[in-house]
Amino acid sequence: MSSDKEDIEFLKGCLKSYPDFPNKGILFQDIFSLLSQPEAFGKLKKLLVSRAKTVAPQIDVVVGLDSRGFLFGPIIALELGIPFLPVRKKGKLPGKVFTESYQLEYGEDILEMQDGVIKEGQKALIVDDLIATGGMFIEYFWYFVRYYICYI
Ligand SMILES: O=P(O)(O)OC[C@H]1O[C@H](OP(=O)(O)OP(=O)(O)O)[C@H](O)[C@@H]1O
Ligand SMILES: Nc1ncnc2[nH]cnc12
Repeated sequence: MSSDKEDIEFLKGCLKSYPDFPNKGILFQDIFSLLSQPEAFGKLKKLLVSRAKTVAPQIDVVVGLDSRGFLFGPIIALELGIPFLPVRKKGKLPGKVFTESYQLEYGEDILEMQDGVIKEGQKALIVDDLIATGGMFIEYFWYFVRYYICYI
């Protein structure tokens, strides 16, 4: 059986990079090249779930960021037996929502989360596929600190 370190190296090798996509100067890391290989996806799932389990006692919900966070967040939430909650791009969620604008590597956007889906004091594991500038993650980190005081 392979070690976690070996699996991580294997997974890195499955990621395909595309220079200058979608804009000049961006090195685009295509996670779908990894998901298209069942052996790689299986190893990734095992690693993500085992890491999430190490913090499981501290978290109440898994929050996934639109859209690639939706590929991994629900898998983790299901394995931990806790709710999965989406943060979506503007205009996609029904009902009352909280709104937060953010910068990313090649643009800016607005994210929303439904009001009341997280209770004050609950702790969230925030899941996405990758951090580039950190813009997406940082906005939501502060969002949680401000409104819910629930970060790990
Ligand atoms: O660290 P950052 O600079 O914030 O960049 C990373 C974010 O950008 C990508 O999402 P994108 O908004 O391109 O949308 P997608 O997941 O729908 O492709 C990626 O999935 C991360 O969420
Ligand atoms: N370099 C990058 N590769 C893939 N997705 C991204 N989203 C933002 N920056 C990215």
